[in-house]
Amino acid sequence: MAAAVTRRINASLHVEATGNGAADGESRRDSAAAHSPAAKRINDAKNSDVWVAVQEGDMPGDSSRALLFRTMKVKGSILHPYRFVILLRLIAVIAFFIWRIRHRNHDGVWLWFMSMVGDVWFGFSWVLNQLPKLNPIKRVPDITAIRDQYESSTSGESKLPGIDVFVTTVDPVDEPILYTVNSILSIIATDYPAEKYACYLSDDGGTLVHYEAMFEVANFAKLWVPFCRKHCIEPRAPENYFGVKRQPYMGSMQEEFMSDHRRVRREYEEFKVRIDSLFNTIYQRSEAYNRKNTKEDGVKATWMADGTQWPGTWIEQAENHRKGQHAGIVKVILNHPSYKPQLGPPASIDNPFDFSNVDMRLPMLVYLSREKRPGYNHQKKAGAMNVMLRVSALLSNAPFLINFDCDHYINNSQAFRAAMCFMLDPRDGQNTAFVQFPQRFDDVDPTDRYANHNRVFFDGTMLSLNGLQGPSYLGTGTMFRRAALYGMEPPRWRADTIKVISKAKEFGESTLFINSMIDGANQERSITPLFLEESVNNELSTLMTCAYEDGTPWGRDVGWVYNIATEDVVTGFRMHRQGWRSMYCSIEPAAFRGTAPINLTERLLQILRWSGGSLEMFFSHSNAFLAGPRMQPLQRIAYLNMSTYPIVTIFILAYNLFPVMWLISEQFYIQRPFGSYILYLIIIIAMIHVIGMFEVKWANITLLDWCRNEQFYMIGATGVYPTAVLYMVLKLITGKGIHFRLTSKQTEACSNDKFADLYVVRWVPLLIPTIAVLIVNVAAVGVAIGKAATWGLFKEQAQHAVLGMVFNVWILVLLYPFALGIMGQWGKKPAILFILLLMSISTVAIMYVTFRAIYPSDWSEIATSLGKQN
Ligand SMILES: O=c1ccn([C@@H]2O[C@H](COP(=O)(O)OP(=O)(O)O[C@H]3O[C@H](CO)[C@@H](O)[C@H](O)[C@H]3O)[C@@H](O)[C@H]2O)c(=O)[nH]1
Ligand SMILES: [Mn+2]
Repeated sequence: MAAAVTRRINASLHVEATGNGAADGESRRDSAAAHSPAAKRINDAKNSDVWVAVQEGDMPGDSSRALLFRTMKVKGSILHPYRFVILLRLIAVIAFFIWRIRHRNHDGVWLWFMSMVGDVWFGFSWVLNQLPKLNPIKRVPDITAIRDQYESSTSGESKLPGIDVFVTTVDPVDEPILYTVNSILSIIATDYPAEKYACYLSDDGGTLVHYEAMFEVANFAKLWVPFCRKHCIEPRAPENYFGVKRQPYMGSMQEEFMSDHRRVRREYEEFKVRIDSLFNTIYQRSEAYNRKNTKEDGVKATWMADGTQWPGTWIEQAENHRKGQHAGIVKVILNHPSYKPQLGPPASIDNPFDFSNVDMRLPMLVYLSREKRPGYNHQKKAGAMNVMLRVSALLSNAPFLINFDCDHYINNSQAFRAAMCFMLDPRDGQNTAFVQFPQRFDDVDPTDRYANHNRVFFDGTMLSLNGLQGPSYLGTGTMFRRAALYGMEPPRWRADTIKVISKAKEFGESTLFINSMIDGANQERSITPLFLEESVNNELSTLMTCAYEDGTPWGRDVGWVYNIATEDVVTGFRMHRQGWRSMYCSIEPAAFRGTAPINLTERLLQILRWSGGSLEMFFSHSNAFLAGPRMQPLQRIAYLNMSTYPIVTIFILAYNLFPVMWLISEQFYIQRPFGSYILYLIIIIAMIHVIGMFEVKWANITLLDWCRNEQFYMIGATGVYPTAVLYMVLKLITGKGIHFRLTSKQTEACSNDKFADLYVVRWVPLLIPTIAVLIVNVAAVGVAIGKAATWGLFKEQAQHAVLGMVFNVWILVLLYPFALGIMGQWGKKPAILFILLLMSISTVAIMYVTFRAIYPSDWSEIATSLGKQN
């Protein structure tokens, strides 16, 4: 009843949502209205010049159940020319190779041959990249349909299945605790029946601060959650909600909203102060206890509020209480709520809030920190996820689960329902292992200098995969089917009964866990709260030990995959090779939002980990060639591309550094006739850009997004990918893996300059190759100008130099964000960069001219003779 009342009130509201103040317009859109038919029509109209609905006839399966999503494809007038240009380019590339073979260089065969290998690889990797993009598909979840089918508007009763929500964190400082509590609050307050989901926080640091922060969260949630429900607040992460300047309210309770808003805001400020002072509170409390209980060995424990010692890591690290060495901890902070809605109290003298029409229940909230022991490889996030998978099986055992990094929050509280539209759809729902949402980011600088938004990937590449077997798993914002994580086969490929029991031993020694598995695989189920007895507690501890997985397939065939820098892509890959499919779910306003590194070095280190992980994938049991017959051919190609793309760097780097040769001599030619060669290249490269423009159109991204992507590709390809390749070679030789550190979150976010991190230079060797490329190409431009001046523009030599210069300039344009980045604070004034650039170019040009005047030919002849010897 209460839920129904709340929903009706909600429907009459009209709340202007979010908007982070940044240039990102999407989140500023009206949230409550976004789901209304009117809004849908507007969205459809906006998209109809690109996307058209696919006519969906009778689908196999239960015909009494409504379809829960619509499928859209790119309109023929865009799709056909797009495919045609791709075909044209394929022909052009082949013609180019034939031409090159016919015009082999005779004076520098080695150079010709090497560049030929490079060009063949460019062509090949382009095919790998392009083929999977031929059929992009968009799927639009129908929230109204799922409500109609699974929720009763009169009784408020819901048949929606259960969801376990996983959040991972490690360090309360590196990953600011404010992000984590906001993430948890947005989850607890999301619009999904409270008795149908549970929230788990995995704290790999085992710090008391996180544990106590969860108590503060549980307390503040008692106010925050009913407030969100009553007024349909979006987004439900308080920091982001209050961060917006303007909040016009169109509901019928204007006055009440204003006063509630004001009060909640004040409470939130106090809540933040308490969170901030937790470090201090705990420190002082522990000092006080330690004074009372001084031990001879002088070990200082960290104490909990109830006067017992914290089992996790201590402020002053001690035996069994340090990072990487402590017991497993699991604490239920909020217990599973009752099945019936509970209305709140009306306003009174000591309670200013009228919650008499609002369901006050909160979902289950659990804190856990797995056991850590020296000598064990804890497998980072993947290890933490697997422990959560087992622990949650005993505590709530929902058939679905969704995972978030601690810096991501729910921005659209219909997101869970949207994901369910795919999981429960009568067509292929049963065979869907996971639903991936795009990653969207706050706090990125307005021009997105380092392509943090990654729109080409999230809106282009992912929609393409969606038309095949489905998007790859991207690490956060992903709804999973529990059965798929247990390594079970999709229904399409398995006998009716799930045979887990026969393999019991494979999943470890816990009978309780194994008994829970069949139940957890049943998609109709809600969650089963378990009465916490002593025996269950013991079992939970067992499930969290380091030794539990010894000799089992955990980390390979079960759960998240181990021994790789990027656990995400391979975990999704394992499901796809089993024949599962996945779905991409992009909704407005964005389902989830998170933070991204805007510092150049951090960003480069992040893509170093991704590209290193990709190569590791290629050289592991997760190689796409080994995937077996259930993987779709084009999906396999996409995975092949995903795991080999960094290799191209060898050739890109070689080409980018090639102008060094020209400094020594004019006689080095990759290909003759040089003029035609350059022309061919220009055509082939231009065609990539034409294809790119089609992709900009159907992916509905901006030109800036696309340019940034091009630029950052070149920045990555000159510095990061070579490093990744080097690491991989070393790993293959020495057998030692790559150590990647946590991506540092933006801690300067609170300082005066919101984008301060953008202007901080952290010098690392990773920057060197790109700097070298910059210098070489600036010099090459200078030399080209010098040549033109020396020889006169109409001499062949000078013309060649100028033609070659086109590429040098192009590379400089691509590396422009990098150049700004290494200038640090000076990067705020790009004019300085241009002055520097002009000065260096003219210096080189003048040097060349003078040098020529003094030594007209010697150098060049020496170099030529060297070239001929080879
Ligand atoms: O020992 C560890 C290390 C990390 N994490 C968590 O893992 C998440 C991701 O780590 P982060 O350093 O933030 O990586 P990003 O580069 O920001 O993350 C992207 O790339 C990762 C590797 O591909 C994916 O796992 C992430 O989901 C994806 O968002 C964070 O929540 C961490 O708290 C742990 O729980 N335990
Ligand atoms: Mn992250």
